[in-house]
This record gives sequence, C-alpha cells and structure tokens, in this order.
Amino acid sequence: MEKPPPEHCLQVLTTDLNFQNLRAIKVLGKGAMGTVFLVHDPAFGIPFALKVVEKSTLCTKFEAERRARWEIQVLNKLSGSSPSPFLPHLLSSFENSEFLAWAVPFCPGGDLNVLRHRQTDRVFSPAVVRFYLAEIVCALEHLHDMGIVYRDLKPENILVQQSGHVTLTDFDLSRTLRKPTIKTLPSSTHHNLDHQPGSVDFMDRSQKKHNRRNMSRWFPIAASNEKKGLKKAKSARVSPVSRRKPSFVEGERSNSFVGTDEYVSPEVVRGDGHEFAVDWWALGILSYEMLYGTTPFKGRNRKETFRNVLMKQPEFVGKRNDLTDLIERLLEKDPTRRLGFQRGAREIKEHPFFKAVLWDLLTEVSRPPYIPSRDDGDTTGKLTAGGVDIREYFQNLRAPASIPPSPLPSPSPSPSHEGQRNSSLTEF
Ligand SMILES: Nc1ncnc2c1ncn2[C@@H]1O[C@H](COP(=O)(O)OP(=O)(O)OP(=O)(O)O)[C@@H](O)[C@H]1O
Repeated sequence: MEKPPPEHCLQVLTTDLNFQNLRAIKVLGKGAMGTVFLVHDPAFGIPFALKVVEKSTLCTKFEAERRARWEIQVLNKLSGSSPSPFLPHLLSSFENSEFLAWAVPFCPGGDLNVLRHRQTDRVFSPAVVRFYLAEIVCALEHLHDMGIVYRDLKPENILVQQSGHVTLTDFDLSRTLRKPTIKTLPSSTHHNLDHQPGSVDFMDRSQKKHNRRNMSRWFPIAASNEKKGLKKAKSARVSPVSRRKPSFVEGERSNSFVGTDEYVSPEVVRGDGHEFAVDWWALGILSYEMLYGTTPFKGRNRKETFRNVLMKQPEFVGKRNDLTDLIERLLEKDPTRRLGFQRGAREIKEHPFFKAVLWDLLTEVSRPPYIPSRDDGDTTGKLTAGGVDIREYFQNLRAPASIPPSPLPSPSPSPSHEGQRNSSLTEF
C-alpha cells in the first residue's frame, strides 16, 4: 500500500470551494475576526478548517476584512516551496461580495491552552515543555527567516495536529520587517527542518531515558481526562489591542501596539517600536505559563499588567534549572540583551535547556506528548441536523437580538476581551 504523505507535506484541495453549497460539520472556534468551521465535503477528500470573515461596510468589519486579506497573503507565502511542518499552509481560498473564506489543514488536537488545562495541576512537565517549545522555536525561525514577525504567540494560537506535532495559527497580527541580519554560523551547523528518514526520536540517547518518565506520565493523564469529557476551554485571550495604524511597508519597524496584554513585550508597551525580539519575549511568557500555569506579569487590570511587564522581574518557584534560566533570558526587558536578539533562533537552540534536542529530527518523533484520538476530529459525518449552513450561520449572527438594546454605552472591545479570557479560565 502506498504510504500517505507526511502531514506537513503540502496538500491542496482538488476542487474549488463552492461556498454556496458548503455545509460545515461544526464551528471550531470564533475569534475577533471571523469564525472557523470544520468542513468535510467528500468532494475535497480531506477534512479542513475553513475560516470565514464577513465583509461589510461597517468600519469594524472593514478592519476584519483587511486583516483577513493579510492573513491569506501570509498563508500563501507559507505555502511556498519549502513549507515548515510547524506552520499551516493555504489549501484554497474564496471570495464573494459577502465573505472571504480560506481553508487550512484541520488540527484535531485543539490548542495548547485547552491541553494545559487538562493536565494535573494545569502545567506541563519540563520534557513536554521542551517538546512543544522546540517546535515553536522552529516555527518562529521559519517566519523570521521569511521576514515575518508573528506578534501573537500565546497558547491559544498553538494547535495540535493529528500527528501530535504543533502548528501556529492566526497570522492577522503578523507583519513583515526587514529580514533579520544574523551573523551566520558555518553552513554545517544549519538546522535542516526537512523530513529526515530513519530516526524516531529528537532527544539524544542519554536524555531520552530520563525524559521518558516525564513523557509517559503524560499519557495516562491526558487519556483519563479525555474520558472524563472535560470541556474544551474557549480560546481565552483575544488580541489585538491596536492603537496605531499598522504599517505594511516592507522593512519598516512596526510601531503598532498589538498583542495580548500578558504577552506584550516591554518595548511594545513603551511604544518604542519592535523587532523580531517581541516573539522571543512572548516565547518566554509562553514557557513560564506552560511551566507554572500562569503568566508572570498578570495584574488586576491592563494598567497593572503593563506596569509589571516594565518593572517586575519574573518570580521562579522552586529550584532554578535550565528551563528557568532560559525563561529569564527570554524575559530580558532590554530587547537588545534578550536571547535571540543577536542571532535569532540559533541562540535559543543553543541554550542548555535544548542541549539534547536533535533539531533535524523533530518531525520524526513517533510519540509526541499528546496524539489526538480519531474521535477528536469528529469528521465522520456526525452532522448536527445536516450540518451548519455557513451563510445561515452569519445571517443568524446579523439578526437583531430579541433583547432590547441597553441604554448604556457598549463596552469597548478590549475590556470585553479581558472578560472573555477570565470567564473561560474559570470554567474548569
Ligand atoms: N486549523 C484549525 N484546526 C482546528 N481548529 C482551528 C483551526 N484554526 C482555527 N481553529 C480554531 O478556531 C479558533 C479561532 O481561530 P483564529 O484564532 O484563527 O481566529 P481569529 O478570528 O483570528 O481569532 P483572534 O481573535 O484570536 O484573532 C482557534 O482558537 C481554534 O480553536
């Protein structure tokens, strides 16, 4: 029998999307910009995630449309000749007078925020943190090499593929910058992310034994929680916060003020403009959250969070180790002294926390910490009463609510986003 292509190999839909007849199995998620549906139409052969953004003359919608176009452009770039296994690619896109829609591979494992909440104590073991961070470093490296700064790293934007490997999603806040000028190392040290046959592990042997304990601890926990049917956390923190018009001019330093409060870097809070180092800062926050179950600078409100980002040093509970050292070096407030500023991802890959990682073989790991069960996808046709009619779905969204409008002014977007985050975190 012919071996199926590796999951990260580029797939494209063989038929064009016919939006009129498209029915979705379910809604996968709803963000600030659009709604993501799971679609499995036999005509296409593979289930896929379809992100749909409604066009409108309303200013807010116009912004969504602008962001949607940008995201499609980025996904197009990512679908080029050497795609990353840890980044999505564009399967197809569609536009009519009402909607912009695009299809990307479906990730049945949910996001890292949901996954973390399913763990005992809601934290990942250091071995699992290493696995996910290694893949995320490679994803960011790929983006930076293309001159793209991601600017929205957070667990909610890291999805688990069927294979258990991760992929980033949500590129509407990304921007192009002048490509990083890295003092290049000799070519023999260049880490090739291409599929490498033969090996099945990414750790060297000495580390493997030690880490196996941690890794195997992972499986029963995930499996047992799966059985308990724990509720999927909503995608919690919503970005963006935008106070300046973002610039799309290639090579310009980006001064837009964007991101998710707890993940925003000091230079962005200060409005100094920012560079690729904002992604390395966010990687530090992400590592901290994966390890401790909370972000290091979270305050009672945005003002306090930002003050903490600028002034407070991260607190580390317990014995210091390579992971806490890595976090501390990523959470360096001065971006020019931050790990990754000088030589990008290579500096991070060389940190002792990753010393046993075989970077070339990441995609060959046969036992990622969590592999979604086939049921997670739910693509086998369990359509809710014939599925979701996408056009109808948006019509219903537009329908006036039966509750009379409140005489009070509606809340500004950002506090309501914060509320969304808090409520989702207390659902567990
Ligand atoms: N490829 C995918 N496979 C499975 N689920 C997905 C996929 N893409 C997106 N989702 C789900 O849909 C949600 C919303 O997607 P996404 O973050 O891309 O939308 P958005 O409108 O840009 O959100 P945001 O408000 O964070 O900018 C995600 O949190 C995730 O749960």
